[in-house]
Amino acid sequence: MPVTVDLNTLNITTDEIAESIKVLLPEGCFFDDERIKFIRNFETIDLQAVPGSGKTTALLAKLLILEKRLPLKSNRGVLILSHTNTAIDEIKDKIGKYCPKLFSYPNFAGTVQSFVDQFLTIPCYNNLFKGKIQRIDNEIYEEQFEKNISYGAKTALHHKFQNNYSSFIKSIFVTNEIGLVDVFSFEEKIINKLSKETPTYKELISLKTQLIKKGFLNYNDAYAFGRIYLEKFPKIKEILQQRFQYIFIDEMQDLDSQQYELLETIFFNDGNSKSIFQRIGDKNQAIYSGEVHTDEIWKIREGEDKLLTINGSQRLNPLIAELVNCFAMYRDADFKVIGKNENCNLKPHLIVYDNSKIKSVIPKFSEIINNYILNNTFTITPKSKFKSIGWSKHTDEITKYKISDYCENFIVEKSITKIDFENLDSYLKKYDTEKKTLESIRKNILNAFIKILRFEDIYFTKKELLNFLNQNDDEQYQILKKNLYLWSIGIIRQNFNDVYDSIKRYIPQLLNIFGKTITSSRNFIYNTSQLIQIDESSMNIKENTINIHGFDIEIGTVHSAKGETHTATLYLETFYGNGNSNYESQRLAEQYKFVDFNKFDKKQHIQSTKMAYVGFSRPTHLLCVAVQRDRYESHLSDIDTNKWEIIYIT
Ligand SMILES: Nc1ncnc2c1ncn2[C@@H]1O[C@H](COP(=O)(O)OP(=O)(O)OP(=O)(O)O)[C@@H](O)[C@H]1O
Repeated sequence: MPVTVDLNTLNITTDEIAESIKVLLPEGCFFDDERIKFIRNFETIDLQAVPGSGKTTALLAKLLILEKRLPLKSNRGVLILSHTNTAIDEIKDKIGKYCPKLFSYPNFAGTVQSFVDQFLTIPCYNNLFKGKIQRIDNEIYEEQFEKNISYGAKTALHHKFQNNYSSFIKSIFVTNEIGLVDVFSFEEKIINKLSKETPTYKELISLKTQLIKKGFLNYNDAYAFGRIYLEKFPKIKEILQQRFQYIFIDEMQDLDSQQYELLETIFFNDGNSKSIFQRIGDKNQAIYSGEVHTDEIWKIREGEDKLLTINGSQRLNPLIAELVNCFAMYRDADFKVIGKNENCNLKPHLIVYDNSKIKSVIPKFSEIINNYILNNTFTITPKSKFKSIGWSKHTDEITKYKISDYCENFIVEKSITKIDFENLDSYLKKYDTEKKTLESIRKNILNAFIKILRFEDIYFTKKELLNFLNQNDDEQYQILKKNLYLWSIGIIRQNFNDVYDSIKRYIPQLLNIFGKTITSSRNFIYNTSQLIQIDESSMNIKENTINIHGFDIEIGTVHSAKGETHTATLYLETFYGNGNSNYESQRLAEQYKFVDFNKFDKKQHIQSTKMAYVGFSRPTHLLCVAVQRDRYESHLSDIDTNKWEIIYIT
C-alpha cells in the first residue's frame, strides 16, 4: 500500500522509492532515511556530503521519480547541470532509457557552459550583433587570434606574458564605454609597461573587436555576454525562472566564480526566484581544472533546513574512510567520513619503492590485485575498474616525478578527449582506439576537414558541413559519404598511407565546392606531425591502459577520476609546485599518520590535501599509495602499521 507524504515532497510514495532502488542500487541495498529525505525534498537546498555517499545516485533517484510527473504544469522544465560532458553522459547512461521525457524539451541536461551558451550567450549575441556566432571555443579562438595578430604585437606580448600568453589573450574583452577591459571584472585592462598609446595596446582593442564581431568567442567571452544579457535585459531572469521549475547542479564544488555568480543571479535571485534550485556536491573535492580552488566559491545557503547532509560513504570501507577523513579541508563540528562499505576490510597499502624501481610500481599494484582476486578477497565483475592516478602530468625538471615516470607510455592528451591535432596525418592516427569503431575514425577525418575549411575562412561544424552538402550538392554529398566510409575501413585495415594519399587528393575537390583552393591550410595538410609516431602497431593498443594479469589498469590524472568509483586505486605521488616539499608525502606527512589536516594558511598544502582527498576516496576495496623510499624514510617511517600495510619494492 503506497504511503503518501506532505505536499512539499511531490507526494513521493515508498513504492516509487523502491522502484528507483531497483534501477540504481546493487541487490540487497537500499536508501536510508537521510537519503530518502533528500530524494523527497523539492525545495531550494544544498546537499553536501562526503565522497561516495551516494549524492549522484540519490539525485538520479529523484530524477527517475520526477520523470513520472512530466510534463510539469505550464510546460515548465527541469534543468540538470554538471561540470563535464562525461558527468552528464553518465547521468544519461544510467537513467536515460527510463526517462524519455526528462531528456527532451522543455527540459535541458548539459554542462554549465552549454547552458550559458545556449540560453544567454547566443541570444545576447544575436540581439546585439544581429549575426551568428561562429564558435565558442578556446582553441579556435586562439587559432583566429594568432592568424590575425601582427608579428610585432605578437612578439611584444609573447615577450611580456611568456607562459601566460594564452590566458592573457583570453582575459580581454571590449566594451563601447571603456575600450579594452578585463573579461571578468569589466574594468579597464591595465597592462604593466604597455600604455594605452602603444600600437600593441591599440591593436589589441581592434583585434578583439574584430574577433567578437566575426563571432569567434572563447569560454570567458561566453560568460561576459551572459552577464551583459542579464544587465541589458533583466526580464530574462524571470523568463528563465519560468522556463525551469527545478534546477539540479551536481558536482557543485567545481563551478568557477563566473559560473557560480551567473547561476545564483538567475535562479536564486536573492531568494526571490520562482525556481527550485538544488546544489549538490562536496566542498572538499573542489579540484577542477588544474587550478585547485583555494577560495571558497560555494557559499552554503543560510537558514535551518537549507543544508542537507548525508552521512557515511557507501563506497569506502571503514579503514580507508578513516584515512580519507584526515585529508578533509572543511569540517563542521560533526564532520566525519564514515565508511559503510563492509564488503572488504583491507587496510590502505603503502608501496615504498627505490628510485630505480619506479617502473615496477604499477606492475606491483597489478600483482597485489591479482593476489586478492586469487584468494577471493574480491572478484572481477564487468563493472570492476582498476586505476592508477597522479596529480602532475608535467614537471620542468626530469628528476621530479610525474605520472609518466611511473609508466613511460602514459600519453598526456588522450586522443578521445582531444579533437584538435597538429597536422592532417595525426587526425588519421589518433582516433578513439578504445572504441575502435568506424565512427570514431570518420569523425576525426571530418574534424580534419572542418579545420582545413577554417584555415580557408569557411566555418562549419561537422553536422553543418554534411547538412550543407546534402541540401546544396547531392553529388558531392554522396562522394564524401562514400569516401568517408572507404577511408575509415582503410584505416581500420591499417592502410594508413593509401588513405592519407587519397584524402590529400580529395581536399582540392572539397575546397572547390566553396570556390577555394589550398592556401592557408597547406602546412596543415602536407606537414607530418612530430608529436606522434606513425607506428602501425600502436593502433590496436588501448591508450593509457596496461594489462599484466588479465585485467586492465587505467592510468590517468586525479582530475580524470573525479566522481568515479574504482575497485582498486593506486595513488602515485608526483611533484607539484615550486620550492621544497612538493610531494604529497612531504606536505601531508601528518595526515598519513591520521592527524586531521590543519595547514589552513598554506596554499600548496591545501591543494595537495584536496588532491589526496579526491584520489584516496575512489576505491571500494583497495587503496594503494606509492611513496619513494627516501621520502618514506624521512617523513613517514613511523606511521602506524596497524592502519597501513607496507610493501617494499627494492
Ligand atoms: N544507498 C546505497 N547503498 C549502496 N550503495 C550505494 C548507495 N548509494 C550509492 N551507492 C554506491 O556507492 C558508490 C558511490 O555512489 P555515488 O557515485 O552516487 O557517490 P557520490 O557521493 O556522488 O560520489 P563522489 O563524491 O565521489 O562524487 C556507487 O558505486 C554507488 O552505486
